[in-house]
Amino acid sequence: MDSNLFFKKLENQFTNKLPFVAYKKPNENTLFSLLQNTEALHILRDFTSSGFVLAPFDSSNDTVIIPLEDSECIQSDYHKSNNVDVNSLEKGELYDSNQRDHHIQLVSKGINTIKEGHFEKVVLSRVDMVKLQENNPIELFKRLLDNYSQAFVYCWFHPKVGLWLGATPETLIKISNNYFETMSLAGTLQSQVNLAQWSVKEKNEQQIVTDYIVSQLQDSTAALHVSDPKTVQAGNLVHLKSLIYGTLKSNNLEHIVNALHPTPAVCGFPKEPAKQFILKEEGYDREFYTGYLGELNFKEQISRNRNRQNIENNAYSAIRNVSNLFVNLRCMQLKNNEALIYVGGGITGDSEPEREWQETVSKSMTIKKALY
Ligand SMILES: C=C(O[C@H]1C=CC=C(C(=O)O)[C@@H]1O)C(=O)O
Repeated sequence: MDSNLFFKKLENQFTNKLPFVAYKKPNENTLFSLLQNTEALHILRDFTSSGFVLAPFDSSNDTVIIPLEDSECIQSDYHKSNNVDVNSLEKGELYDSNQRDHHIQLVSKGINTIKEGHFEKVVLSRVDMVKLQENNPIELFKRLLDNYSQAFVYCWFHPKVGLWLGATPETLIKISNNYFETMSLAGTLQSQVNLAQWSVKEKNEQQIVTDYIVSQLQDSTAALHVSDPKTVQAGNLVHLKSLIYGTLKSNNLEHIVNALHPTPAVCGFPKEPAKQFILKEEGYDREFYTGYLGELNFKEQISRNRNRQNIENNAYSAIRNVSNLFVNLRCMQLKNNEALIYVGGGITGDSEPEREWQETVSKSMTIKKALY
């Protein structure tokens, strides 16, 4: 489909207050959208359904699905519009000192609780509010697409839930039949650095995530590999990332997702005490921030080799069951002409509260660039 028509269809869907999601996967050039036919709110009941899911941080709340069977699926080639100069959008920020003090206090409390031995790591976050100058979400979606080609960029709307947009660098899990791929992503610095410049704090913060993912997947995998950590770019920031991949013993998606989510990249370690600390101390509801979202049980056609003799075998292997789930980071919710921007960072015993505050300011800038 022509991209003008693609975006027009999103605009119509939004004007008609019908649910939709539009997205582009990292480093790919195709835009996808599911346009739900009715305004029904579908809750994910089990992981055999097919559709686009949006799950909250707190798994005791509902996961929403836009089911494939109730949606028109459209796609289009994506071409960068080239008229957005990211650097020219850089702006100085003025923060209300209350906001800063509150975050510094929260982080200090996290550090003290770690030092008392209650957990090793906790991810603490806050929400920034910005008055919208551009309040057409489709235009904001285009700006995110233009700026963050390496991210999973999305715009998600449901009249009964709200409107979320984001450009996340983090994969929760990709599964294609029995093959899986995930990542341990943590540690943040401002610009491109080589590995030697990462401090012990950041290396340790990321290692906790790697160890957790490996231990959680051990029983479900037939083969599991971990790459060495590499520095990867995410907008104006860099993170440490290790790929974790291999084959699953069986494709029990629900078990695997529940084993991973929420990882110590967004919650902490050990998971339960860190999660309880977050729910009690952060002082606001994360909702879908640090939840996950993406394609669940999509069927992918494998291109057939026409020269192959064994037609039966070809027919058997022609469809793959694919899920592509991403962690909902660098995201915002649009509400009452305001953008609520969600940002956080991993805290360990070596964290410095002022640096953690600055890290959230930098992360928030990633999204603000699309708003100005
Ligand atoms: C929790 C966030 O980032 C996570 C992902 C990468 C690096 C992180 C960090 O350095 O703290 C966080 O673990 C966020 O962006 O709000």
